[in-house]
Amino acid sequence: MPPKRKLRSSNIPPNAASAIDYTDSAGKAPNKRSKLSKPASKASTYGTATTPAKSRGGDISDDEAKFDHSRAEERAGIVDRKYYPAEMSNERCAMYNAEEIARPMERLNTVLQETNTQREKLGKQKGGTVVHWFKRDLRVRDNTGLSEAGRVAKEKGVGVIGVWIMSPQDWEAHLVSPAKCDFELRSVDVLRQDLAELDIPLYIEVVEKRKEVPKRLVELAQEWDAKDVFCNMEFEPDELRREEKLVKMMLEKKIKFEPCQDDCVVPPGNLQTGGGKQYAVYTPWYRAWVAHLHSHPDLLTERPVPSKNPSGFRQKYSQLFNCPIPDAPESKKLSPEDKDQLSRLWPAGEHAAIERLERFLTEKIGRYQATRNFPSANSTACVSVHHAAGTLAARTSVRMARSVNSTKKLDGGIDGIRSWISEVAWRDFYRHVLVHWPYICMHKPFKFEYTNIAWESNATHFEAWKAGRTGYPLVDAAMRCLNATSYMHNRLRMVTASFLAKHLLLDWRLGEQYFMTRLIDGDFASNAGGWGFASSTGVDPQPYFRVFNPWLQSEKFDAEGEFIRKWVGELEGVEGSAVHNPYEVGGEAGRVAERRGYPRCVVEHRFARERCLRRYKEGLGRETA
Ligand SMILES: Cc1cc2nc3c(=O)[nH]c(=O)nc-3n(C[C@H](O)[C@H](O)[C@H](O)COP(=O)(O)OP(=O)(O)OC[C@H]3O[C@@H](n4cnc5c(N)ncnc54)[C@H](O)[C@@H]3O)c2cc1C
Repeated sequence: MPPKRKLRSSNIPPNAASAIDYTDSAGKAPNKRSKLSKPASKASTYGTATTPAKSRGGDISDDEAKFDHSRAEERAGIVDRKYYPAEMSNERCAMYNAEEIARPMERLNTVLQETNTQREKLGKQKGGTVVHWFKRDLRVRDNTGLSEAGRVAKEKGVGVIGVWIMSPQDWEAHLVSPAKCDFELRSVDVLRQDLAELDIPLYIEVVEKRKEVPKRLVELAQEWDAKDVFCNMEFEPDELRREEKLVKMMLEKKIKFEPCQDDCVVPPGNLQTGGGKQYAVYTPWYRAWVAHLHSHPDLLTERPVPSKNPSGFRQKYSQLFNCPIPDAPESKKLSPEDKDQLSRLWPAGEHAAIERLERFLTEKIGRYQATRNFPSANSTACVSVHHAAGTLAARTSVRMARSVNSTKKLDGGIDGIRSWISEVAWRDFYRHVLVHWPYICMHKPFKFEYTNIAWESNATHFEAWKAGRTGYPLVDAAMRCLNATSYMHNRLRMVTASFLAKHLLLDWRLGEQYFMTRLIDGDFASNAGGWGFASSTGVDPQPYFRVFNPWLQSEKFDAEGEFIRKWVGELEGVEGSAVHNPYEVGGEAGRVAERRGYPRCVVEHRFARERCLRRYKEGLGRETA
């Protein structure tokens, strides 16, 4: 059965806002069942393009002709043909790897290089305005594109205009969760107020169709007599292609368009193996990341906030100030109760981000390495939502963490700090991977030969997983926590993802998409990276023959069963370690579970493990494509 895309809002328990603390033992989790419906620079490798890519239309028909299974995926709802071409073929993925197709980033960099002289000339035009287009960078502080816009405006003695465009179609195509949409809208409100203090207006507009955003942006830039338009790059293929198009469209109108590198601490393409290749394994990549930052300290320098706009600017552009914040599109609307709970759990905007980060750095980072894997310890920073919306730059996080360390070395000093910085680095790693292997954004696993695993098709199991009713207590607790708070601890993301792909043997993409529709920190690169790791189909994955045992994970990372009892109300009265597997232990534990309606295991562990090993092996052995 296809997963439904338009999910109802989560049923957030009234007490879930106890701190952020989905894990705070002071706050009890809901015992009710989830009521989900269905729910160009010198060092860059990406300086020049190789063979021009085929047109998109060409891609679609090629793939359709060759791959029957892509139609099956469409039927299963994995590939949404309203917005995307059919699943890419393995042959075409291999062409990317053989450098036979230019990557979207290479194409963008080529266009930027080819137009550099013209754009530089245009940038010298006097008068007018400078525009910064906000996307996933909803902050004033430490924002590269905005800072550059401010610098150029100051040099020219003109003002800056901010613009934020909401495209409901974009949110739909990207499966953005209602919680994340709400978080972005709340963050835009904070941003608008912060900019107003600098006499910078934030113009806000809804453009229904995603493909019309570039055209509208050009119109607005012309209307405001902008000579320069800045933004920060996003790394998904559609977004890079859109920026490529915008460079040309703006050029035709004599406007300099400048997409900046801001989202990663180290820009993608700057790290290469000794053989000049992109790293596909985290540990050596991380060593290179650290070394690069040590030798390029500017990458961690805070970008200056723009100065106040010149006097008279506010009067001249008064109609751009106080643009109303739009309502969320119908399909992304939350109930008033959920909205209220989410804003308590996840305060929006850059000030909330810095406050949360500072609290973590003062109170928790020292113990991070020792406690980060225990969901009940409430020991992680919970700033992924801010990294995802850009209310906090990853650069700011690394710099601030370094500032409380005993050394300036990113890989030295206090264990907790070193370890936390290395986690933030994972975010960069997955973005570098996405830029180099763009097909992971086209419904393919990084290890595209894993396309041929014969997944089960079992709607009952998928529904049980989504609702937290698999009969595996830790998995169920984690899924119920996600459904209620729009967040899940990293260890639990690994456990639940592994369970879906290996125990239930369901196509990992179903789980990847479900996470996106639920997570408040949903982020394509990190989510795909995490799912690839857990399902053993991704970059630097867990080997396929390592199948997490959910009970052992439970005993190890929730030894006292605190997290389970909080989220699985049926097991509240089960004492001791029986909570990890009440029916197996039997006796009173089993009776309590039975009486309170806790489900039995949807799939038997040993059977599931053996089936998984067999099926993965067969899938790998089968001829690709
Ligand atoms: C299956 C799966 C799906 C995931 N989906 C997402 C997602 O959609 N969005 C997302 O931001 N993260 C995702 N992650 C990564 C990770 O689980 C979250 O970033 C983390 O739980 C956020 O909590 P925190 O801010 O307290 O993290 P902390 O432990 O405090 O880490 C600090 C920051 O480092 C980054 N980070 C930490 N771990 C990872 C990681 N494994 N991969 C990438 N970045 C990391 C995040 O930006 C995080 O805020 C996923 C992981 C898995 C296994």
